[in-house]
Amino acid sequence: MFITVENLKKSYLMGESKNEVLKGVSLTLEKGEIGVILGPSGSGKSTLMNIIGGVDHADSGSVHVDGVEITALDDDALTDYRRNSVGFVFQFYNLIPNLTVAENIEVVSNISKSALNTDTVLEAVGLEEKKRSFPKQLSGGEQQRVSIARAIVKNPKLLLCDEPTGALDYETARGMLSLLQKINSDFGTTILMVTHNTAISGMANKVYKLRDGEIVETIRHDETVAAERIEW
Ligand SMILES: Nc1ncnc2c1ncn2[C@@H]1O[C@H](COP(=O)(O)OP(=O)(O)OP(=O)(O)O)[C@@H](O)[C@H]1O
Repeated sequence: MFITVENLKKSYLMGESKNEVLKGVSLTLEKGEIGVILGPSGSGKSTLMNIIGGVDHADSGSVHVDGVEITALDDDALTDYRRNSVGFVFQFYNLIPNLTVAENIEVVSNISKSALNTDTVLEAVGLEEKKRSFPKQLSGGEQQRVSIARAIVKNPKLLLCDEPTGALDYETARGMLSLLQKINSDFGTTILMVTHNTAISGMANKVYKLRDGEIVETIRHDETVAAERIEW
């Protein structure tokens, strides 16, 4: 199993009271698969992704990724894991405004061990022509594609996407999902995606429904739908 999450718990202190955000979450995902975490706002999706991505710490339980127990790593090993093994795509692109498209990507590839070539990833996301442009000269969809290029240039084993279509219009969002599907098949990257859009679940091998900090249902799809055919 590529990802194994076992009985993960996380609370935040809210003044005197404890807000239990994850109440014992368990899930598994095979290598090269696409998993989608579906859930309403506040159900704990981002918290779960942040712990799997080594950005946040759990209170208890464990996360294994490709045989490594992420929840047992010290800070140096976690930094190494974030740098070399995980790519992050967020709803807000977080591009650096005064760097070109190519430079935004190289900021990441320069610190990664097994980075891909900038032109290879620009071609994969269809932005070869824009490599010398600055973020503000790009559309929202193009900016999101740069953020995907930046996430995959480190050749991550795992791509974590938090509402990757959230800020995009319908057609652009579908293009983005096709691109993620292409990356999954071209590079064999395992993808875990968070969304509240139930239509997206058709493209996933596995769907986890998160409600109020608990997985209430896991659905496996033997056949997945091409992103271009998804409608919402
Ligand atoms: N750093 C934090 N400190 C305190 N509370 C937090 C923190 N991060 C998240 N929370 C709380 O945890 C709960 C779950 O948040 P989370 O962001 O994981 O939900 P989500 O399902 O991703 O929501 P959304 O779809 O709105 O992004 C919320 O009630 C939120 O206020």
